[in-house]
Amino acid sequence: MNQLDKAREKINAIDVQMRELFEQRMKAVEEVAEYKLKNNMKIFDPDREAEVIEKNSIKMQNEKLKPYYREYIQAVMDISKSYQESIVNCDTYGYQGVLGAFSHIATQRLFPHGKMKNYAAFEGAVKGVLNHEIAKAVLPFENSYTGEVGEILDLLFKYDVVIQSIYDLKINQNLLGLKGATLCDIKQVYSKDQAINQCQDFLKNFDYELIPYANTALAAKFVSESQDKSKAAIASIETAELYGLEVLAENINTSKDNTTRFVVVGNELPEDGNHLSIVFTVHHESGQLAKIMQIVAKYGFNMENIKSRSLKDASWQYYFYMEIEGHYRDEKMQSMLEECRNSSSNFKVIGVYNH
Ligand SMILES: O=C(O)C(=O)C[C@]1(C(=O)O)C=C[C@@H](O)C=C1
Repeated sequence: MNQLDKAREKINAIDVQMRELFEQRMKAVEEVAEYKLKNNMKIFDPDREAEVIEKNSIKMQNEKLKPYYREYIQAVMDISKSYQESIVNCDTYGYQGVLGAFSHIATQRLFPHGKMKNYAAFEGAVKGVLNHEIAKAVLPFENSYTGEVGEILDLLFKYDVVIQSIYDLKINQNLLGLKGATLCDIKQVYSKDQAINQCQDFLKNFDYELIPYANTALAAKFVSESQDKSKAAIASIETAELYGLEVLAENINTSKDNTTRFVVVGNELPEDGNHLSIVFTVHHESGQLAKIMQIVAKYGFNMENIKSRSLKDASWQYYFYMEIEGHYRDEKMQSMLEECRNSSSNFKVIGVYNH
C-alpha cells in the first residue's frame, strides 16, 4: 500500500465517523427547528454562530488550521440553516403578484391549508424554492388565449428547479364596482390590458373609457379605495370579495374557454408521473434537432409539444423544450432519455407530472 492509499484509508475511516456525527448533528438541528417554529423564532442566530465558531476554534491545537476550521464550521451551520428552512417552510407556497391575482387564486386552490408568500418577480419565487424559503412556487406557464409565458421556461432552463405538477385555472373576468353602483354609473374601467382585450365583445356595448392598469387585482384595489361609483375594474370574483366590491357583470370574457396553465415548481423530481418535460441544446448543424425527435419516435413515445426559446447569453441560438407522454421511471423511457442526453447538450429533465 503506497502513501496515498494509506492516507485515503485513514480519510475513509474518519469520513464514516463524520457522517455519523453529521446525522446526529442534523437530528439535533431538527429539534432546534421545531422549537423555533413553535416559538416563532428566527432560524438565523448570528450571536449563537459567533459563539459556536469562537468556542471551537479557540481549542484547535493546530494554529494553521484555524481559518479553515472557521470556514468549515460556518459551512456546517449554513447547511443546518438550509435544512431548518426546509422544515419550517414545508407548508409555505409562493407565487408572483399581489393578493387576488390569478397566481394567488391558483395557489390557494392548490394548497388551501398552506401558508402563502408572494414575490414581486418570477425569479424571486424560483430562488425562494432553491433556498427553501418556500416549499413550492406556483407559476403561470401558458394561457389558452395569450400563449406561453416564456419567462417561466427560461427560469426552468436556468435554475435547478423542476415541475412537479400542473394545474389548469379557468380564467373568468368580471366587471366589479362599488356597492350600489350600476352598469349605467360606470364611466371608467381599469384592468390589465390583456384582461380588457379578453372582454372586448362585452365592452363594445358600452361607452366606457378603458384604462390599462398593472394587473387585475391592483385595478380592483384602486377602484375600492377610490370610493368613486363611476369607476369599475375587470378582475376575478375572488378579488371582489377581497376588496369589498360588487360584481356588476359576471363572466364577461369573450372566450369562455380562457384557461391559464400553472406549473407547481419544487426542488426534486417526483417519483413518477405520466408526462415529462425536457430541455436541451443541439449543435448548429443540419439534422441535429431531427435526431432527437427520431430518438423519441424510435422508442415509440408521443412528443406532445415542442418549443424553442432564444439563449440569453448567445445571440441567435436557441434551446428546445419538449413534452413527452410516458412514465419517467420506465426502463424504456430511461434508455430514451439517455440517448437524447448523449446526442445533445445542456440536457435536463425539468418536469415529471400527471396530465
Ligand atoms: O442554535 C441554533 O439556534 C440553531 O439554529 C443551530 C445553528 C447550528 O447549526 O449550529 C444554526 C443556525 C443558527 O444561526 C445558529 C446555530
